[in-house]
Amino acid sequence: MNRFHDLVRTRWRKGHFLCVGLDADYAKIAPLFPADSVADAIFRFNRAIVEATAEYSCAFKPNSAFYEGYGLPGLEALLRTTQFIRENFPELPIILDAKRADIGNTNRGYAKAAFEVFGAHALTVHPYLGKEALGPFLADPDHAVFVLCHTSNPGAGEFQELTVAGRELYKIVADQVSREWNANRNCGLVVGATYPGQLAEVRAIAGDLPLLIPGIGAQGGDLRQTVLHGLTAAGDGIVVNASRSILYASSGADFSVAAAAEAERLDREMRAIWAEFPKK
Ligand SMILES: O=C(O)c1cc(=O)[nH]c(=O)n1[C@@H]1O[C@H](COP(=O)(O)O)[C@@H](O)[C@H]1O
Repeated sequence: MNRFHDLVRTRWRKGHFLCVGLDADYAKIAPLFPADSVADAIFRFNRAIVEATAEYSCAFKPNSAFYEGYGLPGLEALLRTTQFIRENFPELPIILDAKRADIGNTNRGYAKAAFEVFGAHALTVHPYLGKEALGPFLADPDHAVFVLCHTSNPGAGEFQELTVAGRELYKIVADQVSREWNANRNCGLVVGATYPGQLAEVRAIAGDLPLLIPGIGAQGGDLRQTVLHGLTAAGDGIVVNASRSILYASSGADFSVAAAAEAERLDREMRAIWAEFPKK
């Protein structure tokens, strides 16, 4: 079975649905580690966050943008972070959020970077180039891809809600990915928590496909609706991401204590909603 799904299912069975987004913003981190290099400061921040939140989580999601933006030191911090998670928390899968996808040949380079260099178990991709181009990802049974379906941003509907051949585009994506692209059982979909109605529509189309759901916390998505609309009939299948609301719960020296408290709260509230969900 797909290693990502294997790991995340084990966490779901224990009632954990929280994904901690490692969106390490060096401008916010620098004052906490004044004597450190950029690479050391970001890594030490991430390590403290991972150690503080692992027990409440089902996955970690570093967003590549925050690391690429600091050049080689940023990439070094990303690599050290993923190595640290793999060595110390091997039960927790890593989703590299880089929203890749190009022609097939180029995708081989993206897959190598995500899965071999950075050691991620899953990668976010966009669907615009179609199934054929995504072949290098879809043919890999060991790693997972989360395909953007309905994103969380205010302007998500510009293309994603366009009606194409009588149906909204995001629903076509949900249908194609769950029925045509998932032959190796390695696909998931990304749906923003800020669109609970569309989340319910996607769940109805996509069966038991894993959904990565960002948009709670800083973007204001409703936790209860997210869980109730996102869960599969069996009561699992959701990876609910929060980044800023956990990472920067405190800007002071107690940042990891505050992060742990926020992660614990989200985990506890989601489990309470999950407990009352009628599972089949
Ligand atoms: O693919 C994603 O993770 C993603 C998709 C989406 O529709 N909206 C969205 O916010 N994200 C990512 O999820 C994270 C959200 O961060 P916070 O808003 O700080 O919790 C960021 O890394 C975003 O890039």
